Amino acid sequence: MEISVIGAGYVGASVAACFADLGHDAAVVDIDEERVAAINDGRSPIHEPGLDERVARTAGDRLVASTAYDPVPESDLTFLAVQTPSNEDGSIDTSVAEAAAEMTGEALADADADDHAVVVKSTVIPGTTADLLGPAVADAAGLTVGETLHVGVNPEFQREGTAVADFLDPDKLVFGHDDDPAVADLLHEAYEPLRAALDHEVPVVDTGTREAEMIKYANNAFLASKVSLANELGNICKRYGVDSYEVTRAIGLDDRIGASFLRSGVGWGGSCFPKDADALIAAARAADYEPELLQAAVNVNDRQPGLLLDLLDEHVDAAGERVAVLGLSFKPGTDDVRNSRAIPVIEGLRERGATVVGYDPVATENMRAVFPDAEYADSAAAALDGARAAVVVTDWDEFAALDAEFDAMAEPVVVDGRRIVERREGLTYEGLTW
Ligand SMILES: NC(=O)C1=CN([C@@H]2O[C@H](COP(=O)(O)OP(=O)(O)OC[C@H]3O[C@@H](n4cnc5c(N)ncnc54)[C@H](O)[C@@H]3O)[C@@H](O)[C@H]2O)C=CC1
Ligand SMILES: O=C(O)[C@H]1O[C@H](OP(=O)(O)OP(=O)(O)OC[C@H]2O[C@@H](n3ccc(=O)[nH]c3=O)[C@H](O)[C@@H]2O)[C@H](O)[C@@H](O)[C@@H]1O
Repeated sequence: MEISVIGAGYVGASVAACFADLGHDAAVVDIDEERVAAINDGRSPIHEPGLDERVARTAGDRLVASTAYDPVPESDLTFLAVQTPSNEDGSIDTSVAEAAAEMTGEALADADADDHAVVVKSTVIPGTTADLLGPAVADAAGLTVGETLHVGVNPEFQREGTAVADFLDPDKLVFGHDDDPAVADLLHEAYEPLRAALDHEVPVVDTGTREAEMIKYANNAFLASKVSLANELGNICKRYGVDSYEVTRAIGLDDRIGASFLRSGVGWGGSCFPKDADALIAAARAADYEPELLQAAVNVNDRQPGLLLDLLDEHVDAAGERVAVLGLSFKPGTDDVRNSRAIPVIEGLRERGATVVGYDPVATENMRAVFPDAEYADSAAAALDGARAAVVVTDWDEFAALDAEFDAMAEPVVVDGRRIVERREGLTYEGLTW
């Protein structure tokens, strides 16, 4: 089928390239000319394992990119995958999504389209699709929701660093529509080749648009809260000399808990956990409900970088000293530094008067945009050379192999925020939550 995707970012580029690789014709529309040019040159506009090869394989054939919306009326189904950032107060800023919806509707009007389907993939607060985005498309297109404009919600659950793998082998598919079977049919058609390629069934949750929107927030809120509880338990364990990783390994054996998302440390970052937690909290308050537990999960998370630096302070007066920051991305496998825990850690080190030298396998250039006057090394060894201390903020596998590199430090003080450094002997080593 002909699919159009509005937004060629972490979600839109992955979704469009995967749909094309599965045999659909996918057109991705973005106002960012560089992202469009990259895709048409056969290059992924973002760093995601497996994406470059899929873009290279399909670009110019099943995958095309453009800044113009012309492909929209030509397609059977349009996904909206633009960003939904936070307002100052943490509430969702839907202005970008609204603009994309209007531009989608205008493209449909320009082509005199008499029928179309638009599915929201962006993460939006319950009611946004039915009350705001669907009507915005319909008004601009001169179509009628539920009759000539079929509106749905299909949230994305991919993680950065494993976006392609997650998209191609999801644990569920969520199709939200409000008594409009045409949307469900089109979504089932879109995902049919994906499901056919798997040797196991993927459960499909056919539900309302509001439920689908909330499923996305609930998924992220639960995962973020689970990590915050692991961090809270880890902070207590640290004060009782208990290895929290032994504790979480054991409780993870309870199938009501599960082993994942129990790795305590310097906390969660990224483009979505912080944004989505804040948006859900703001939405709850807007509905006169105080989300105590969600706010506590955010508070615990916000405290972890400071606790990491408090541990450093116990061993080193960082003022005037060179401190290595190992890991700049918000998680391994990605170059994304949005809300990376390295940002408050670097800020805290600079407040202490330290000279920061950062290293990351792929995210350095993105962090240089945040801290242009910080020093960056092109290897962990170079960052550690002569450093008075090192703080580990991202659990890149390569940090587990570091050993002799620590010998070049002015003083071997290592504060590990991610339980990744293997070597302990000869180091003054502190684990944040173990
Ligand atoms: N980043 C992730 O791993 C995931 C993100 N999401 C959600 O998906 C949505 C998109 O997130 P990302 O892909 O990370 O955002 P992004 O910022 O990486 O990409 C959004 C893209 O949309 C483009 N855009 C903005 N307005 C446009 C318009 N009017 N017409 C055409 N293109 C336009 C931007 O130029 C940008 O390239 C957000 O709601 C996010 O919460 C959901 C699951 C995973
Ligand atoms: O909506 C989104 O954008 C996505 O947000 C998260 O994916 P992502 O943020 O890419 O990465 P995660 O692997 O979830 O990690 C999020 C943060 O939690 C931290 N984390 C994760 C797991 C853990 O055990 N401990 C922990 O501190 C990571 O370091 C990272 O900073 C969700 O896992 C995805 O399902 C969702 O689609």
